Amino acid sequence: MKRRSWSLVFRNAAEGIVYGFRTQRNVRVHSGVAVIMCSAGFIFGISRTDWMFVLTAIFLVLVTELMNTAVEAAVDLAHPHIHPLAKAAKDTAAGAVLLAAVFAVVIGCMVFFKPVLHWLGF
Ligand SMILES: Nc1ncnc2c1ncn2[C@@H]1O[C@H](COP(=O)(O)OP(=O)(O)OP(=O)(O)O)[C@@H](O)[C@H]1O
Repeated sequence: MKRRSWSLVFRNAAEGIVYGFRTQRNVRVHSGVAVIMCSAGFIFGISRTDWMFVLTAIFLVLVTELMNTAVEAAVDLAHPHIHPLAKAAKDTAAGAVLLAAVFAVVIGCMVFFKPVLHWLGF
C-alpha cells in the first residue's frame, strides 16, 4: 500500500473525529460537558494539577467514545446480523466508555465540589 502523506493522515483522522461528532449523540453530549468542565475550570481558577486530571478525564471519555464508534461501524460492516461475538465486541467497547465516564464524574466531583460549595456560600 502506498505511504500516505502527513497531511492526508491528519485529514483522515480529522474526518474520523467529525464523523463521530456528526453521527453519535453521545459524542456531542460529552463534548458539551467537556466545554462546561473547561469553563468551570477557568471560572474557579483550578490548579495546574487539577487541570491535568480534568483534561485527562475529558480526553479519556472522548477517545473511548470514538473507539466505541469505530468498533460499532466495524462490527456492523463485518457482521450485520445478530451474533454473540458482535454483542461482546459492542458491549465491551460500551463498557470502556462507561468506565471513562465514571472516572470523569469522580474527577469532576473531586475538583469542583469545594469551589462550588464556596461559590454557593457554604
Ligand atoms: N450484531 C449484533 N449482535 C448481537 N447483539 C448486538 C448486535 N448489534 C448490537 N447488539 C446489541 O445492541 C447493543 C446496542 O448496539 P447498537 O449498535 O445499537 O449501538 P448503539 O445503541 O447505536 O450505541 P450508541 O448509542 O453508543 O451509538 C449492543 O451493545 C449489543 O448489546
